[in-house]
Amino acid sequence: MNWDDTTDDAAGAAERLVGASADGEDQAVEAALRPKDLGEFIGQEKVREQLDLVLRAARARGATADHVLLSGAPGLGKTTLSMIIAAEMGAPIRITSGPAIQHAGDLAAILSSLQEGEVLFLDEIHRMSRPAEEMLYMAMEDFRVDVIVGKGPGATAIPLELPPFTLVGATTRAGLLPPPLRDRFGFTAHMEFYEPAELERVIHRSANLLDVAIDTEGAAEIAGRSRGTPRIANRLLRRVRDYAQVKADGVINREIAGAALSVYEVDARGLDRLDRAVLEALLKLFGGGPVGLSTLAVAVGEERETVEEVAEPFLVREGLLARTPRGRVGTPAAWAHLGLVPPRQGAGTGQQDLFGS
Ligand SMILES: Nc1ncnc2c1ncn2[C@@H]1O[C@H](COP(=O)(O)OP(=O)(O)OP(=O)(O)O)[C@@H](O)[C@H]1O
Ligand SMILES: [Mg+2]
Repeated sequence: MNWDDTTDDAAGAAERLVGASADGEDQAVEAALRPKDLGEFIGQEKVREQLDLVLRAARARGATADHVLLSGAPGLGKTTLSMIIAAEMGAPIRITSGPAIQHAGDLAAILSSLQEGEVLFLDEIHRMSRPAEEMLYMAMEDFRVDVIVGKGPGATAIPLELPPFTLVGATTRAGLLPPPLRDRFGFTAHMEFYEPAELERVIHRSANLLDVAIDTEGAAEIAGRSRGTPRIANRLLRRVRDYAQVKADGVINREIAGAALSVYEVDARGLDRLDRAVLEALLKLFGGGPVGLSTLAVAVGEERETVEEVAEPFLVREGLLARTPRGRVGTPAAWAHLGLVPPRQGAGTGQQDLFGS
């Protein structure tokens, strides 16, 4: 991986071994690794329990399930859950995405061809066009759309009845959804990052499906580096499997997993080279900050956006870096993670103001 090629943040994020978005290889294997029903879906206890109730109740009434909004970071299982919802309801699923719907007419065509009870999965629902969004309001609430025929003064709206369907919307940015859209979902599931123990279960399950031998400690080692994200866990598992096949007898244990992931420069906490470069610059060159984002970006030879959007969110989430009004600051945990000793207090770094004694 060459970081010089990844100045575009989206591309950079997609190509990273610890990036949360799906790359080509992920897409190819994910279908095989997706849990098929709620019982197989690991973790997210609250969401599972609530969704189970919603679906059971709808089934008992012989009705179509209420519209469901799935919100959460990439790779946490939104697409997987949408397919599970359809499977649990015994309904077919139609898959599309916000960016694929350019015009309201595109949406009208999809809606009018739905069967009764069908699940319509609308991925990246926050990226839908305005007119399509407004058409969706009416479709969700009244199962009706107005199809506009003709142009100008002669244009007429022809109302079209739709069969009841379940809309499953997915978004990584729930905050960007207009309230009228959010309010039309009967149930919103907020997906959280996974605990290491849950990721271990994901890894054991995937290893089983991929016919890979792995022991408990090997799975724990990979889980700890997976950034709370099943997609990353599955991807790291595949890389470790390669290593185990080439360098060992194919069985993954703690030692093999650790060695493999250090070849790929994914450290014990799941930081990759870029993450560590940012932290190292912050601590070693700027004494832990505060330092401005642009200065930090120049110091690591990256674009501002790459540092801000690709590296920082995870560092902030891990409590290694703080964004303050005066700039970026390395936390005590960051010093500890890199095995460095923070400068003495009062050395002019301003850290004592932020972290107290
Ligand atoms: N709870 C889970 N149990 C087991 N595997 C899971 C779970 N959640 C996700 N996965 C696995 O992680 C991978 C990514 O999941 P999925 O595609 O559903 O994520 P997503 O939230 O839709 O991501 P994106 O925002 O990029 O669309 C899939 O291969 C899936 O098998
Ligand atoms: Mg998805």
